[in-house]
Amino acid sequence: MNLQPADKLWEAVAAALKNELPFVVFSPPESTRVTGYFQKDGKLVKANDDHSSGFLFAPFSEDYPVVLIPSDSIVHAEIGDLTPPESTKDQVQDIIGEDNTRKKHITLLSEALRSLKSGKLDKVVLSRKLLIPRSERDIISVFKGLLSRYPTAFRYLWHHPEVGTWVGATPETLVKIEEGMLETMSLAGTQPYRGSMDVSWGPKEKEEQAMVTRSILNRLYPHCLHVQAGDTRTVKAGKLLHLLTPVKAVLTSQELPLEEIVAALHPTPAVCGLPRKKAKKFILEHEGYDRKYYTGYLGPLSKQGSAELYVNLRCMEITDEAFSIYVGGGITKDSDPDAEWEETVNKSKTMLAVL
Ligand SMILES: C=C(O[C@@H]1C=C(C(=O)O)C=C[C@H]1O)C(=O)O
Repeated sequence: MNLQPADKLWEAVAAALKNELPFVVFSPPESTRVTGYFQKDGKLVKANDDHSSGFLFAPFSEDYPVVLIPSDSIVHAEIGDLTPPESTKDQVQDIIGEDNTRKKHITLLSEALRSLKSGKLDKVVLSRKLLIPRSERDIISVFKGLLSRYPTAFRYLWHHPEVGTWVGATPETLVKIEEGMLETMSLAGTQPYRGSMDVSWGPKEKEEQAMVTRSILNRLYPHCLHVQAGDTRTVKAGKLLHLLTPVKAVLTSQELPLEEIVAALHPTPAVCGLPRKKAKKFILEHEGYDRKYYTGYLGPLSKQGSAELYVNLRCMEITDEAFSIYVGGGITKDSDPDAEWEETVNKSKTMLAVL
């Protein structure tokens, strides 16, 4: 691997943004390296358009294309230590607490609780979008903020002139496949990090996360052998804690198309709900806004059939006018709407911290 100086990478990103060319730069969890894939033209390449390698970017629902950024030119750079940029978080506190947004979300949660209590749904993940007026903060420094603040997340900056610009620092793996081996995770349950990882979890969080684990295992059985869930543990993502159960399996065939595995898993009950179809219908009919690529998935694919895909969470879309931060949480019949609202406020701080 030919490592370039970090400045070369940032120059390439600035040039691609200026020339309206598609690109993605990303850094896997715990890595101090950033890889950039730069497309030579501005075409919209859809997944399966003759490309078996590149970077996949897929939406939550089917209304948007699954885009592939081919790796026409690749830049790897060592980033090393980055000083977190100053945060202007306090200035946007008012926007988060805005009363009608809160009311609207609480009404949505109460509606969902009726369906959950009547037994029509077991779990549904409901989300919302915060619009923050675009500040002077430029896109590259937003991404640098994510790199330095969230070293354990998969951090990315993605741009396609026909689709948009997204950044994120996601803690959640959708699926990793290498040489016939598969890894995924069940990640759910949230509480703020208050200085200790030694915390207790209530029955609502434990059951909500166990539902996700059971569903993932059931969805893998038809395609895999030796499906195994590891021990459930508490993990830290920014200023939040989650429950995580690692899952491993062996694919029944190395020839198994990636689309089949992805279709089995996406959208997981960590971002959609259970039963899947009913929860998705509830989301599309009631959420009242468009998730676009939030809770979709993204990541690099290689010609050798390996893939490293993450769920698009703790992310935002950047337009000329605004930063749109997307946040959500899992609701079960035992949810308390006020606590669920607070959870989305806490989740929004991951992105607010870099603005
Ligand atoms: C939906 C989000 O996060 C997901 C929902 C969680 C929950 O309900 O506790 C926890 C982690 C993620 O799987 C989000 O960050 O927007």
